[in-house]
Amino acid sequence: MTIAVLIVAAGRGTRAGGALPKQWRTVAGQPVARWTVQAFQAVGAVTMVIHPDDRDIATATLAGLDVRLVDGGADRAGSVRNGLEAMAEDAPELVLIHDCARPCADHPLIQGVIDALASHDGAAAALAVTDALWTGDGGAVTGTRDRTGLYRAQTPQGFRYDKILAAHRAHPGGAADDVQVARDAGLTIAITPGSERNLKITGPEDFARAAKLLESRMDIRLGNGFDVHAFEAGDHVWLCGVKVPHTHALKGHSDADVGMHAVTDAIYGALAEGDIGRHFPPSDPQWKGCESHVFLRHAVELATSKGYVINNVDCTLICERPKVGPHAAAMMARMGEIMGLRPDQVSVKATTSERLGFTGREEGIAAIATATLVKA
Ligand SMILES: Nc1ccn([C@@H]2O[C@H](COP(=O)(O)OP(=O)(O)OP(=O)(O)O)[C@@H](O)[C@H]2O)c(=O)n1
Ligand SMILES: C[C@](O)(CO)[C@H](O)COP(=O)(O)O
Repeated sequence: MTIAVLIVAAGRGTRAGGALPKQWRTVAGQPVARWTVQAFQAVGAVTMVIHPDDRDIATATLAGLDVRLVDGGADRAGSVRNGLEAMAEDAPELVLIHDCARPCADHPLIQGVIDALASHDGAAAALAVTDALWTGDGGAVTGTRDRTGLYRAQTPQGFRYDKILAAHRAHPGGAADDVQVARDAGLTIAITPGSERNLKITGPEDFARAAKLLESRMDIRLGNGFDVHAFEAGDHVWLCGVKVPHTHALKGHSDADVGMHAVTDAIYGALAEGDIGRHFPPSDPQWKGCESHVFLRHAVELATSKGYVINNVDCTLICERPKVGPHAAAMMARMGEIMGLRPDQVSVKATTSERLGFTGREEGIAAIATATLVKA
């Protein structure tokens, strides 16, 4: 089943107030929109509908994340329709539609919707109403309502893509959400477990609530990696994805990129997933001469598939020569590109070992690295 994700972020957030629409404001250390995308990036390709005026801020906010941006519409339904139309050329089988303003969506909530789509045309998260319901006027209670069978609708709301696209195309407008659009087209929608944590940031007070939820659930993992490669005859070395001219080459089964290997092992370590040798055995001839970005990308994909995002990596190269400083910016840029991280999330630096030991005698290069991963 191909699943795509449509995140609606074209609203103005007028009720939330503030200088910026709520989806671009920072909560628990990063913009709301980044939290929301990270919660879904393991599910499938992400399309986000944005207000046309927000293209620059959206691009900057989402740097390093794989998100396609599409212009939204005048209301939520119009935005969803634009997003669905934009997916038509490479149509998925299923689509999950989610409010960008709900950054605390978690894995069980999302999986519940996906599982229900195995047997329904649509499925959406909701919570049964548990409080008594009143009507009121002028600050006084005027009556009570039966809460039996009432639910508070949330997102994600998931559908067979072709059916929800057809339903939106046929809809006259004015729907509260995509479940209403789908039901008006005759689709049956399963209710899946919603979560009190899955709040929609609506008013100014919701930012503090969302921050508390995001901070309290943080599952932070730290991994370390260490690698050594010896010199052999040659005229360049590969370090953190950059070809550096040198009087020797590094010897190895792959391209011997000692820095990239250390970072890759740090990510595997944070996931308790062994090391490069476990995933790419040196005894297997298919990895001979392999470019090390293959290993690093695998580690990043493994992290993503387990619901983690990489928060930062830090790598120290230990050698007398070549001098790393002139190449450090290019190394950080290349590593960031491979991992989908912003430049300020990647650090590459170097030290000598004061001419002591094997690195001091210029017999090879060593690298140590750390990586922090956060559960999205
Ligand atoms: N024309 C619109 C209106 C809303 N949304 C999105 O729909 C979600 C839920 O809407 P809501 O919370 O009402 O957001 P806003 O419309 O931004 O808020 P407000 O009504 O306070 O302006 C939000 O992620 C919002 O960005 C959208 O994509 N396009
Ligand atoms: C779709 C929705 O999140 C369901 O609760 C909600 O209807 C969207 O927000 P709005 O405030 O109604 O625009």
